Amino acid sequence: MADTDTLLDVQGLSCVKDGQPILSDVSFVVNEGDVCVVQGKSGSGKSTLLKCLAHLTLYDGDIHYRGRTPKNIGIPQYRTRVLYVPQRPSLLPGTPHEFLQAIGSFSARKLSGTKKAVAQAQSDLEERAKGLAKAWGVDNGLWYRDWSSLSGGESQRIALAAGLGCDAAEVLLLDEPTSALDAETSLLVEKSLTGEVKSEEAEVKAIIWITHSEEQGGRVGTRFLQVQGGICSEERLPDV
Ligand SMILES: Nc1ncnc2c1ncn2[C@@H]1O[C@H](COP(=O)(O)OP(=O)(O)OP(=O)(O)O)[C@@H](O)[C@H]1O
Repeated sequence: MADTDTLLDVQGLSCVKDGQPILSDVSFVVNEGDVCVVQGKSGSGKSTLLKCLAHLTLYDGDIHYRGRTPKNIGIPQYRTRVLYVPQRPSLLPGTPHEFLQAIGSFSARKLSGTKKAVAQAQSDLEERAKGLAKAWGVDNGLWYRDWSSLSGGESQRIALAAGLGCDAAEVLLLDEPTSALDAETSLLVEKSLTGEVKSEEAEVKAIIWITHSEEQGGRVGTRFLQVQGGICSEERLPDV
């Protein structure tokens, strides 16, 4: 039985695409404080695993978030608590600013306060997201350009800042979040993200992080999952 620090409990998860099994009988538990690094060859099913966890693709098996199923929580609400940040946000429509407003109005619907309180919550979200992105070297003007016109690294940092800025996710599902960034910016982003998990005040309590970089995995990870042949196994680190 999962304990109170358990955020996600995944049991017997399987996923088939075009008649081909991609994941078979995957089971693991994610606890508060975990940064689970997911590694594996290209095409092994890492992104598919994250999309299953975010309830963005069909799967068999059971996922519980804090003891409740996504359906029980409500899928849109579940997806804000267990938030998938895509590898290529440039495929989103419109501008990042519009995206932020859409997230903001969705979060605001949960608030029962006055119009003024809702407007304040939205402006707080914008300030936080834009502040984070700025700290990672993103110019404010980029929020008002179409996603499709942004560079890979710009759109990656903006999508991450929007995800963190909405301050609603407890589990972040990051699909190669720094793959388009230079080494220096990558370190800055890594530090902010792992800092969120360590902070008592932050909403984010765990991250599942796909990376192809052994070095990055070693810097950020507290646990290591390997996806291979449809199986997801945990690497046990030797005691030092
Ligand atoms: N919608 C889909 N329809 C058919 N096959 C799919 C679909 N989505 C993914 N696949 C296949 O599932 C397999 C796993 O894909 P996935 O994107 O999860 O791999 P990955 O480990 O994240 O790869 P990479 O490291 O290259 O990003 C691949 O063979 C891919 O072609």
